[in-house]
Amino acid sequence: MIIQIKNLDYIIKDKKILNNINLSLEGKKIIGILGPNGSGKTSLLKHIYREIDTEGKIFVDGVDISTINSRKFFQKVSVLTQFQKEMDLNLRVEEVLLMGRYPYKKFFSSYDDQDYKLVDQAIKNLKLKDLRTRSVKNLSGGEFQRVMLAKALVSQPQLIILDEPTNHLDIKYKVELMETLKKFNALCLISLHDLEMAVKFCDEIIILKEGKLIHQGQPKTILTEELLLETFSINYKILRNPEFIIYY
Ligand SMILES: Nc1ncnc2c1ncn2[C@@H]1O[C@H](COP(=O)(O)OP(=O)(O)OP(=O)(O)O)[C@@H](O)[C@H]1O
Repeated sequence: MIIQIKNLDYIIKDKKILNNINLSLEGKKIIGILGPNGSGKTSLLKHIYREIDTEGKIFVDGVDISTINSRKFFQKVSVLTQFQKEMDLNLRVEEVLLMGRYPYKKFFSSYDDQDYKLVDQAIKNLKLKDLRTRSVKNLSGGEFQRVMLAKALVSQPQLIILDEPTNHLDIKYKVELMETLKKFNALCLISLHDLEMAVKFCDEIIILKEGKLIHQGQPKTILTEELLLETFSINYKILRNPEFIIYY
């Protein structure tokens, strides 16, 4: 899958939230979107998953995404945000996972063996066996986030978009989430605040600052001490050591 973004602006009340974004993303890899609070990460992702109108600005495999019918679009694209509508549903985890098959279903058609098999696989991969029959309403933030990732996997998308997915997760599940994405055969576009996670797991990163795309490339090349100062206003040293995640 190739995503192309051409001259994308997003202006609200005379403020340029996104400023002439041009971007090409392709392959089956993890691409991190980084930048300070308010730099436009969520706004950019919302355009890509069509929450915000994008006519003539974003193309998937050469096709303007605003022209793709909704079912077809969400067969290709799964989205995991911080505020999911599923949070309020009084449904069991396994029922929510089956919802991941909606884009493939015609009205009133029932689930088939393949749908149930994909749910079983996702439950196994994300270690959700103990949660399977629990109501999603009563899950902790981290448990809910893992269920939402499993639902995204059940959809078998070519592109998975995740907006700060590790927020509620403890360190073990943060790492597991990123490792699950690594194994997942898709293009993953993920907004992150955690620079160490980005370096460890992203194949490529994009840096936004005040709505502008200022860097794109491999994390180890881009995340320099100058960039930390220039973009995040922190005067930190970078120590290269592949082993540690937390360092005091
Ligand atoms: N609907 C809106 N109305 C007004 N301002 C908005 C709207 N949506 C976004 N903004 C503003 O646009 C800027 C970018 O917001 P966005 O949520 O895209 O940034 P972000 O990089 O995801 O931030 P964070 O890291 O804090 O989540 C912010 O200043 C935000 O207040």
